[in-house]
Amino acid sequence: MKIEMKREQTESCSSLPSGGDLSKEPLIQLNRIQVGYDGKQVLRDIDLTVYTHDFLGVIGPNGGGKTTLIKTILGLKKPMSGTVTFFREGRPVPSVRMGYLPQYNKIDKNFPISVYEVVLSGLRKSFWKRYSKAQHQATRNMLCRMGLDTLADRPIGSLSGGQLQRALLGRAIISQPDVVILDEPNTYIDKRFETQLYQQLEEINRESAIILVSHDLGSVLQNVRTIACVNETLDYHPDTELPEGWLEDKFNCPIDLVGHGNYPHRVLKCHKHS
Ligand SMILES: Nc1ncnc2c1ncn2[C@@H]1O[C@H](COP(=O)(O)OP(=O)(O)OP(=O)(O)O)[C@@H](O)[C@H]1O
Repeated sequence: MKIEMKREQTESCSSLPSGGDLSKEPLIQLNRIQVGYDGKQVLRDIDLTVYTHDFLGVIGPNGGGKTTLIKTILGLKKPMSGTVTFFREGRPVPSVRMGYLPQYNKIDKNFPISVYEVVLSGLRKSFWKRYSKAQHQATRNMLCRMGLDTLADRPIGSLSGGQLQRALLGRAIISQPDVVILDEPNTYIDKRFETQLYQQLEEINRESAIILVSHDLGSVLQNVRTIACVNETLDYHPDTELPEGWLEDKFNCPIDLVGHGNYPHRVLKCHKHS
């Protein structure tokens, strides 16, 4: 038996390739990566290819190394050994454009900055250390796209979780990145707004690859194209058809599929990690 959750096909996404038609043009390639902190290895033997227009779900138990993997891709964490290679049209390049939505608990909500400034800060200032008229226009357009135009002048500390998430998502995508990396975006919002988030991600995925770290296995499996399970090593799955026992094996604990509202969810039974 196979566990399968397909991306829902809607009219608006009919131009998207289905999971099986994912481009095989590499965008980011990790080769034999070892990475750790203070000489202590956290991830070992990591091989991973992220393709253009990929939608990679990164899952795994707490402390397994998901965020460390993301930091390595972003260049925020230098590996002890191994290589990270970026590609454009099949050729290695020094870097690709990356947009990043950090974990909710990493955001300083009291930082005195407006919604407009947050989105604008996703763009690079010119040589003269100023933003151009075109960049200001792009910011206004992005605020409209994110439904935040009426909140432009609000300090970020006064926003709801969902509004803050949209501001930071706008910041992450305003530079039209080749890949958007989201670390636990579900923690900004409750279940009601999750559908809205995934609709936005589906739209973004037409232009950019997406790497999504999440503990919410149900939503991940329903929306991504490929899966990386990270727990010291990385186990890659090229689609969302998971052989029975794959998740249990990777998480080292029993996992159940339950119905919940309109969306199926996988929940972890009470368990101990080894
Ligand atoms: N700055 C750091 N200094 C030392 N150890 C760290 C640091 N950041 C992470 N670690 C350790 O590295 C391991 C992997 O952490 P990481 O945050 O990458 O895991 P994760 O899978 O993202 O966890 P979670 O699901 O809880 O967010 C953990 O044992 C953690 O304690």
